[in-house]
Amino acid sequence: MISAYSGTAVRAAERPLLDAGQGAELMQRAAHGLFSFCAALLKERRGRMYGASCVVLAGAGNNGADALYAGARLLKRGCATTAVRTSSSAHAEALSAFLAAGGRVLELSTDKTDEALQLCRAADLVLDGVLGTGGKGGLRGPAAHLAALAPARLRRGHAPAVVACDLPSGIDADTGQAPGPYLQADATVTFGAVKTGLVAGPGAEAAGHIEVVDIGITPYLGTPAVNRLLAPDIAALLPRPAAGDQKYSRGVLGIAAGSDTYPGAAVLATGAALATGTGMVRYLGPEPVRRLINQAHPEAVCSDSTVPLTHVQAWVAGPGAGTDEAQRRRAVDAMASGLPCVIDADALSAVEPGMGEQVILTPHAGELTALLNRLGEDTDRESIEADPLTWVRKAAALTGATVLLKGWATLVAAPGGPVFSQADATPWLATAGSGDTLSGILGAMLSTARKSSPHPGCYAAVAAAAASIHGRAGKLAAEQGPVQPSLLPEAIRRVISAMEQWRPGPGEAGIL
Ligand SMILES: NC(=O)C1=CN([C@@H]2O[C@H](COP(=O)(O)OP(=O)(O)OC[C@H]3O[C@@H](n4cnc5c(N)ncnc54)[C@H](OP(=O)(O)O)[C@@H]3O)[C@@H](O)[C@H]2O)[C@@H](O)CC1
Ligand SMILES: [K+]
Repeated sequence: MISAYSGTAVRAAERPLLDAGQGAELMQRAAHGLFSFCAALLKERRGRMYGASCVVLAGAGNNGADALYAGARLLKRGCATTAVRTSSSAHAEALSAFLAAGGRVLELSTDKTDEALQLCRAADLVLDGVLGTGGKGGLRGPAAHLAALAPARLRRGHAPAVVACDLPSGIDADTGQAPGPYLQADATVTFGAVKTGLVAGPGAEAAGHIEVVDIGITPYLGTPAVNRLLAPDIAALLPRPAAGDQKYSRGVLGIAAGSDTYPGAAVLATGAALATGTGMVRYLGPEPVRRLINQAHPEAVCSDSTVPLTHVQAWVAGPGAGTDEAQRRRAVDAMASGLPCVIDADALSAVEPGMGEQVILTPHAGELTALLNRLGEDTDRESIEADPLTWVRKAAALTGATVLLKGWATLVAAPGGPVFSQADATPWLATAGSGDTLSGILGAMLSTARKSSPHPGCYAAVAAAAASIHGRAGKLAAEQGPVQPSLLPEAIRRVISAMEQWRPGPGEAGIL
């Protein structure tokens, strides 16, 4: 599992070591880690480091110093390196080390932006050391101008690798917000711990690949603000049938989805649930939808029964339900049942405060906006997309439910914490019907989860694992071309099968 901490928390964790006079040592560890990553990247891209050309964008603070020290090391390995100084002040020792190693310097001003961008465009590597955890309120001045022009100038044709030093400049280290232009990175080498700004909001996309350099502050870090599940964590959350299990002991999933208007959503959710693995799917809904489901999935048991009369271990309600009154009733009853339930799409309009964390809401930003507005919060879609971490936490607190907010990085918040961030998906999954398949995966996992002693946050962990499986299946399917949700079940089965290699052995603890 990856644990992320706010920039503020990481700065607090550095404090005891800075007070003990170890600041310079920490910086050298950071610079060495940054250099090592860049060296490996240059060797991979060009076969060797010697003769590479590099640009260091260097701001006034310690972030610029890290980048300058790494630049000095690159110079010593034969890389022609220029520092573009984005501020008139600089870390004196780092700048001296850079100059002593033979580095060139360009002072950035608005009329030098073109020259700086040309340098960057011709380089193999651009190291972004403009701002780190000390940045406040986004980029300013010439650096902001350069960042605003960079996407059009640096990301077409031959593009340099952009490596962010600690975090992409212009991104808020605590929230992932981008108050203005920011520098998109291919990779971020971050020091001490992953910052929450690298796993939420625009920052999650801006960071690219994340590499953590241990600088010795781990003992001083407290509880992580955000977690990211990795394959072994997900494998530990995937129940596997045991000898002696039968369909009822494995767990049954009830699905109240689809309507005369939108029958397909129910077929997609059912197909994804069956591919994830559950003892049985009991589908409740109108006759034309039942017929479609049984054509596609003969193993599903269909009826027009009610929630209280249907014996299951978990529910999915809402996908494609439209304005169907019976489906709305089923969603309300599922939420009141005390069983784990996934509430998606149209059923979100039935959510009220006081839900309980076993209720998992799965909105996208537009649906979350409608839900929050209905519950009295003054917000809009842009605000939620700009700062999803804040809003997903707020939604969980307001409703008492676990909230999974879909996005480039999907965030899952349990009321009172923890929060998970999964960025395993592909943009190809942004297509109608994709969310229905996520509901099915999550519903199946909830129906078969071993529920001996649910503890706070366990539903959020399962939801995060489901989001990851969905994303990985989407990536796999995208290898064959555009993703078609009705064909996703095959990819889901393959992802779940591949998870077996990560399953913890007997006696090894999973994350729950
Ligand atoms: N501490 C440690 O032990 C270690 C720290 N490490 C590294 O230090 C980084 C943090 O360094 P830092 O604190 O110097 O902050 P940093 O992000 O470089 O920027 C501060 C400078 O930028 C300025 N500035 C602020 N906002 C701005 C804006 N919007 N636009 C433009 N300028 C702005 C600000 O000026 P001010 O606003 O204060 O006048 C100040 O001059 C951290 O991310 C990591 O890389 C590692 O070496 C490991 C050990
Ligand atoms: K940076």
